[in-house]
Amino acid sequence: MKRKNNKEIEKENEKEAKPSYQISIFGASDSGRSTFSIQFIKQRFSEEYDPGLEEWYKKEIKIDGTEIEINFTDTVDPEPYLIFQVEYLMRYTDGFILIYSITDRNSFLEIPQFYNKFVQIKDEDYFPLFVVGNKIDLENQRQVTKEEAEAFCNERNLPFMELDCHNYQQVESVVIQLCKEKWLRKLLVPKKECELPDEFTLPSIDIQSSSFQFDCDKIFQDKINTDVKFSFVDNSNNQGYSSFDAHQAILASRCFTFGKIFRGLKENKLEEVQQTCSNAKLKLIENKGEILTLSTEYFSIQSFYSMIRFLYSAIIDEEVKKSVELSNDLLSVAEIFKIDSLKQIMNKNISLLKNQNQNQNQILKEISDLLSNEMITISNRFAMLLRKSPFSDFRIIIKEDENTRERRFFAHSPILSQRCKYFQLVLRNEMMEKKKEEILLSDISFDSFLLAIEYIYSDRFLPPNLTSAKQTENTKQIIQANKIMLELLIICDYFQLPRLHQLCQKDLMENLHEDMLVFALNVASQCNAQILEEFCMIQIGKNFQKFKKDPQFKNYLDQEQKDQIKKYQFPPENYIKYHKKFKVKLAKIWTY
Ligand SMILES: Nc1nc2c(ncn2[C@@H]2O[C@H](COP(=O)(O)OP(=O)(O)OP(=O)(O)O)[C@@H](O)[C@H]2O)c(=O)[nH]1
Repeated sequence: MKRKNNKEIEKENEKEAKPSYQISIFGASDSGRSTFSIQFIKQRFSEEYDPGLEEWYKKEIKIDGTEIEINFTDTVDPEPYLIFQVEYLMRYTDGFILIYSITDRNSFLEIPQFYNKFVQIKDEDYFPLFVVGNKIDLENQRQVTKEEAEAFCNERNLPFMELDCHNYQQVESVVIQLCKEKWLRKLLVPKKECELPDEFTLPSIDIQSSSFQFDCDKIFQDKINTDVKFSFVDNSNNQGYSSFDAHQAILASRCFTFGKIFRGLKENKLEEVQQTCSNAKLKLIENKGEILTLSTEYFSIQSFYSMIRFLYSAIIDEEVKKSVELSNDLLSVAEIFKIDSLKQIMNKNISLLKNQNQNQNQILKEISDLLSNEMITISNRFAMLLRKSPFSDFRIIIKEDENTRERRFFAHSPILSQRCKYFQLVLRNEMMEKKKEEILLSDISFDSFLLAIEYIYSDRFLPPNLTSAKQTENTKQIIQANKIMLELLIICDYFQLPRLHQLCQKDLMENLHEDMLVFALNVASQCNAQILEEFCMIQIGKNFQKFKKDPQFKNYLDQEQKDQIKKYQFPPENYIKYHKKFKVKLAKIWTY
């Protein structure tokens, strides 16, 4: 009979969906291999001697209600050919039976030799193998104890049974156990081409570093829409006055003295203003139109400039850092304007430069901490400008929809145009030319816009805190927060706020509810949020079977997106198909 190779056998299986197993029996001569095979195949005990190198038997049996074809090979062992034969058989054998006779000690001693040869040859970690101790009906001739055979098998984790080949049930039970083991093994270890690949790694975002301090300094340096001028007598060349410009809103928010002067002028409290100016060694020169001019002969332009720069951005000029004289000048300006943080920093800088303190590193650290704290103060003060500011130069009006009332923010063109590209363009084109005092933004969520404008002003990003909502599984609250963040993402894209765009994607990736994945994917794809888009696709892909039936999936996404998601399907489609095929087979064979 022509032997089928493994592939042919598998092909047949697939066609007929009838599993087929190849079992080979090995053992010493006279141990009962042929008798076992014949008993199993023909269900009878054969006393006849059946010569030959090997015999091929075929039989169909029912295991748990399913027909299985068993191909049985009984080997004969002319020693020189054994290795060749074993190697050959191993390639297409699903399970091995190793048989010895309990009445023949030598046949038992051959079992470890067979086993070791298998171990040498096999290229898999595991192969099903069953050890059988035959002829227990000849108990009075026993040469091998059950205990020593069991010890051998237990040590190697091999199934073992003593039997009598007269007993068909016992013979069949060995074959069935071997089949079951092999079958389960097949399911657990898919073929190489169907091995489960690594899961897709969720993307992460590197948030670009903040430019807030740089932006604050730039607002001062660029001097856009300034409304206060400081003039100084230029002693160096006697050519009259030098001057620089600044913004009342920022200075009033950062320094009490300036606030008192600017507010006093707005409220026409001239006496109070004169008094405050004289305390601060300033002279009110002009308050015409939109520009207020203050002058001083008391301070050097450099020290005064350094103080104003510090108020904008917590930056200390390099020249001041290196000079005791300039630090002393700046210290006296800071004293007059009662700017405590600057006073402390200058005192520390002077002691550093004079080498008065041994612990230089400690002082440097203290200065750096004071400067960091000052940035937090600037951030807080700028955020407050939005709420109430007599020096704002226009208003932003938000109207969510027809049914909601308008909400207003006090806005400041120098801050907005430095911090946000959209406002830079709009303010340059519309505000400057048409002198508008309001910008109306309709169809925009107030909560989302609030997050955006606070970020623009203060660099703060305070998304809804979902810690307790997640703990209590408050889906409604999570989804509501997700919606706010998705609208913010749209705002970031539209208003060109790249860093906030990143922060927003990061927050969404940490907090997105499963029910929002499809919607979020759609939003992400429309507002250039590639990382969030990939994140959503991977998450949907992980649960693809569920999502593909979801109406949101069907309606919100276009074919291109659906195809894209399929690429992220996990486990991948070919793997699922492979396993489905085996599941069908399994269902036919066993009902667990
Ligand atoms: N009492 C008893 N005799 C058995 C049993 N199994 C096999 N025999 C006998 O043992 C002898 C050897 O059995 P075989 O099946 O021919 O052994 P084999 O391993 O194929 O050995 P070779 O024929 O030499 O290849 C035969 O006389 C069988 O009838 C058994 O369970 N009980």
